[in-house]
Amino acid sequence: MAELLKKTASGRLDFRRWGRSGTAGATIPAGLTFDNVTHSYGGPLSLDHINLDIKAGEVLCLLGRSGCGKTTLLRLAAGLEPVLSGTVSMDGRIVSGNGIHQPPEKRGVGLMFQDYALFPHMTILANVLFGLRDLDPAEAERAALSALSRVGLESYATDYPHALSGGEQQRVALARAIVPRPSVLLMDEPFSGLDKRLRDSVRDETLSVLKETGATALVVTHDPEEAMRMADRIVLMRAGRIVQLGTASELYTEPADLFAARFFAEVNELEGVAAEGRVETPLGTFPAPGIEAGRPVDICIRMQGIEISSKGAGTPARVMRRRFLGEVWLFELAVEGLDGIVRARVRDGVDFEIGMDVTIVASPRDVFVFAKNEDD
Ligand SMILES: Nc1ncnc2c1ncn2[C@@H]1O[C@H](COP(=O)(O)OP(=O)(O)OP(=O)(O)O)[C@@H](O)[C@H]1O
Repeated sequence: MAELLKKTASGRLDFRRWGRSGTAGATIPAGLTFDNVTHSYGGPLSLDHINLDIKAGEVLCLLGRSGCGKTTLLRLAAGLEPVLSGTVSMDGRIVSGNGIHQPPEKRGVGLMFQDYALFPHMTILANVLFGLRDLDPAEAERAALSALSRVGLESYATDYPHALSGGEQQRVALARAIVPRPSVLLMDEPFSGLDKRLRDSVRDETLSVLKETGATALVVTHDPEEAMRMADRIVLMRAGRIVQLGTASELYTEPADLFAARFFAEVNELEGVAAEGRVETPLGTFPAPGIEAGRPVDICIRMQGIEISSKGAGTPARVMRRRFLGEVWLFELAVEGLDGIVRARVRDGVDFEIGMDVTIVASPRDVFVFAKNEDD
């Protein structure tokens, strides 16, 4: 083994030229389609009519609060849960629903979870080999060592998991997940067990490995920044439903509702009533396109969209509190005609002292007006 390890490490087996799919071969990414899918654990619907088309080779993040159905969606894709109604298809072929349930091992999917799930009594190499049982042993070992080499851990092949740090263990888990060349990789909060610094580097490395292998990836996270850093597209979920699907930039610049706007930034929330395509507030008049006159609305203003100045046009306000947060200052401002306070995140805030009278302006691109929805 040591000989093989040396040869492999120096011989630079090309990670991109493996053989057949499921046998450490070249990855053939699969598209994954959820068509009107519902699911229940016996009580209310945990997934409520999900329609989702994931393109082959796409990295898609499932984003949402705890309990919104992200893991359930992943389990349905893996074949670990049956659908209640609707169908799940891979490359246009139904794998769940319509009386069909293809078992997980036949789907060509790889799984990776937050707790690494490495077997503690097996060496790192044996852990990675675990997914390659159909291969000739020598070929499997070469493929496993090549995958370990790709994540920079080939020299740990004979060690046991306890000898590795959390970040290293997660990289082993990544090597194990990709070595059988799955068509679809399903990852459930894969980085949440790591501290922030490690998380960033393991995440970046995982993303480059994903792009290199070309596998379709479905990644669960509750962290919007993580989703924005990784995803080609993001699915924002709430209570078993899809709230919005789009690129990071689409979700940020055009949130579908108050829930979506809140998810990507800290916001100030005001209430008002629409009048002829606009709404008047103590912070100014904002467009409310398509909302009928007289309809109650929620106005949402991102904290970084509030500009403060010591003089000039704007709404008069008084600095009540301020706190230095490193990259920005967080201000709390009292505004005449408004019951609550307005919060602003400002880069150059040192000159605005507590008690000072200032003016504030909300930048239009950070203001969103939504017809009131009882769910919010
Ligand atoms: N095994 C189970 N039995 C019964 N109910 C379950 C089971 N697993 C999940 N649920 C429920 O189904 C819903 C969706 O759960 P799911 O785990 O998919 O959400 P999630 O978004 O992944 O949450 P988290 O981020 O906390 O993992 C929740 O209401 C949850 O309580």
